Amino acid sequence: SHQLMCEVGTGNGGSIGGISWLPASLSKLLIKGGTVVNAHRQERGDVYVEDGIIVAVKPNIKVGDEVMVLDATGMPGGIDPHTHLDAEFMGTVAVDDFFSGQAAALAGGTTMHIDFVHPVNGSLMSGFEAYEKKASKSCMDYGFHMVIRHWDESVSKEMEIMVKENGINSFKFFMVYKGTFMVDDKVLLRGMKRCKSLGALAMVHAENGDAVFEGQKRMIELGITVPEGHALSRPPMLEAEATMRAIRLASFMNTPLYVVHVMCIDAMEEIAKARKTGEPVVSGLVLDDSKLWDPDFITAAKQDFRYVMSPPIRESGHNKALQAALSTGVLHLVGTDHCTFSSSQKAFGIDDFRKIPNGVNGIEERMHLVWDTMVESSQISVTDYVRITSTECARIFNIYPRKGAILVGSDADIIIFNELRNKSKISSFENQYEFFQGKVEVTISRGRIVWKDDELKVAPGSGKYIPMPPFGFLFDGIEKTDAKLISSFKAPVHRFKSDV
Ligand SMILES: NC(=O)NCCC(=O)O
Ligand SMILES: [Zn+2]
Ligand SMILES: [Zn+2]
Repeated sequence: SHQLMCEVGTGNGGSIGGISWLPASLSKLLIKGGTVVNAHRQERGDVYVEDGIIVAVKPNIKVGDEVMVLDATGMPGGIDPHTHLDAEFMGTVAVDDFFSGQAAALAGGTTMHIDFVHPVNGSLMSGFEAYEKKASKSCMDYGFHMVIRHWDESVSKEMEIMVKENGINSFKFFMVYKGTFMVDDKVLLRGMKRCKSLGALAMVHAENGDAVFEGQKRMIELGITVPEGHALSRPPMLEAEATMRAIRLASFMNTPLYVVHVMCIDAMEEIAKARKTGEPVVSGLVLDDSKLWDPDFITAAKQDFRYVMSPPIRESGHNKALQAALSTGVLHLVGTDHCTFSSSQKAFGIDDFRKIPNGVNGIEERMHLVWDTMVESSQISVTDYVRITSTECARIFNIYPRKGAILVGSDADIIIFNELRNKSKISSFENQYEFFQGKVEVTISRGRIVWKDDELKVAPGSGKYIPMPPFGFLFDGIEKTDAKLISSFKAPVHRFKSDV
């Protein structure tokens, strides 16, 4: 497991969860002698950082003795668009909070994540405030998406407040989890319409919730209560149906759409046809369900629960197809859906797969897994690696080039990339990868070296909330297509009653 730096601090030092900490100091920093890798190109050059901001990117930068110098190639730190830290879900709370999850992320080369705020008692503002509190121990930069669970006037008004005053530019709709998070098409349509007027991106978890509910009943009636029932109850066709429906509804409203955790070929093909934004997650890209069907009962029983997420991890073949879609630009950026539970939490579903808290890990492993799966296999270039792990996320959520790039003026979120630690929690990727082929040697978060020599120096409270402004690039051209649509509605005057 990675070592948390446990120096007893002076000044602002302190202790959290029994761990004492010392803040990493802000310093002047020069990354020298290597290549700077951005999504738009690689170039020879040095990167000079002051007060957390990149102030120069060019060859042969000269600095004084007071400046710390690292010899290496830098690339932008990863941005994970999809995490659930400290999330209340399925009657329990995910084990990684904003401190432990982010510490793991930094050790794995991710320097920002976007988490999902749930309303509290129907109020978006109360939900936002609750998440501000959860995130107050952050040691890494973060942003928020907001979940919409019901519709009324106050939700509509609060959406505006969230966008205009609270830095939220994306709203997520669950088309599944009947009885808790699920919304129907009516709510989805109203939500999409409101998103469009505010310049906010509509996001969907696309599975047909009513059909999943029927599928689960069918499994229980057949006496299938084991974790395999989870996958059998919600086959790819249900993910594809909801993906197709959400895409068509978004096209009908003429507003952009972002489909989270695309897990199967069938759903990916709907996205390919529609040119909407699709996010695969590392579990879907690298895992398959074969462990679920292991004839060795002991192995299977050990593995099953940690593979349970929604939509399910599919049979072998879907993963390779999702990789191919990512390499050709059909899918756009990689998330994790990091939502971790302990073995004892997973065991809530020992007699009934419906009670297994859904979720897998990945926030620490994502950068390494994507490197091995996509770059080492020669499916994508290093610049594309930066694009799908960082830059595209920053662009979509409208925080580029502050994040997602090594450019003058950008936040100094940089990794020096050159084997897996953190086994404190159960991992969905154990046995899958014994060794990583690349390694994040150093992570720099807004100019602070937070990960180096396998040591993590993190300070709770040092992470910053990154507000995300509306009307990102996905909204470009929407007005024009709206006008074209309206002009195509030729008034059917000859059919007015008075004419007859
Ligand atoms: N995906 C999952 O199984 N758990 C996290 C919540 C969600 O994204 O649906
Ligand atoms: Zn989901
Ligand atoms: Zn999720």
